[in-house]
Amino acid sequence: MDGCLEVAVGVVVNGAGRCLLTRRHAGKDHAGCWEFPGGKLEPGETPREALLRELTEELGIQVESCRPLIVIPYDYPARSVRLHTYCVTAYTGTPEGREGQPLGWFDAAELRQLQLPAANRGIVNALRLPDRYLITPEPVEHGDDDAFVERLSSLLDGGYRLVQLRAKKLSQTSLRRLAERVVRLCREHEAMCLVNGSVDLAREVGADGVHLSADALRLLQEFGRPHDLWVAASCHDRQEIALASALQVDLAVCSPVRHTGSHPEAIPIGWDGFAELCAAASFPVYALGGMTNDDVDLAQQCGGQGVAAISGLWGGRRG
Ligand SMILES: Nc1nc2c([nH]c(=O)n2[C@@H]2O[C@H](COP(=O)(O)OP(=O)(O)OP(=O)(O)O)[C@@H](O)[C@H]2O)c(=O)[nH]1
Ligand SMILES: [Mg+2]
Repeated sequence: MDGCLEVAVGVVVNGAGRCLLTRRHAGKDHAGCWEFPGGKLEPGETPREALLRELTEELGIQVESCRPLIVIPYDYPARSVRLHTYCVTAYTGTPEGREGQPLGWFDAAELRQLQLPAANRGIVNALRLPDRYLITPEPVEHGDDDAFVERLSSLLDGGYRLVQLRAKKLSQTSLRRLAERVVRLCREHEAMCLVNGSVDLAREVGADGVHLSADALRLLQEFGRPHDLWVAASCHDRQEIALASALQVDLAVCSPVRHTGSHPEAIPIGWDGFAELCAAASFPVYALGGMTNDDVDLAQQCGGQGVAAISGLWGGRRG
């Protein structure tokens, strides 16, 4: 491929929803770090074949089925790696440290606290994030906030777990009032809530994070990303993906995949363009622009986490 070390890694989850990690031995790179079991592809091997072999060698289990989760390209100072990550959905045998490595089972919250190799951040985020990213339509100043909140509430009842409040035209006072309601509602539904544009507002209203335009991302270059919030970014090309990677954002949307009424002048990147951007990203990526529930599978086949949409999700049913 391109001088990159190709690596297959597996996420094995037990009945209690805990992920299996192993601890790297002293003397290896990232010594002492916890990692997902796996290893380097041998010549001629596909990532899936390498996964099956490595999990047998390292854990003594036989993988019966797995699905691709995310591919992470990452440049460490000493070498570049590409982690082909799979969720193991069925296996036989009982995992044990065949190479003497300690094993541990960790839940999603613990995973974020552990010392993992830097490339693994994208895997942990992909495990945590859902396949749909609901973006709100622009609320109307002096409009019917109750109707807006009710619509969001019924969508959350229908299963959405990631919401962006996207309100670019409201006055500060109206925005803050609405954001407080939206954050509270999301919390009641155990959904993650990001607010568009303002790190300060996200902090003030207790949102989980902030969603930033490509221009806002460029402004962050000087100071780096906030570490107390999730950071999502809007990207349109390789340069913006590279910037988002350098800033270690948690997730991104790439657009427009199809023509969209909200940006009629923008030229679609199509599914091929989307797949290229996913391949370059070290974090989960959602397809945006003309997306509906029916596009989730296709977005995932392209290497994406799923789809993001305003009208296609806000107006529609969960498929
Ligand atoms: N297995 C594994 N490797 C990872 C993870 N994250 C990560 O950056 N890597 C990097 O991927 C590279 C290859 O992994 P590896 O050392 O497990 O490969 P291997 O089992 O074939 O090696 P070995 O035979 O030398 O033990 C290493 O540079 C490692 O640091 C991870 O979660 N699991
Ligand atoms: Mg290994």
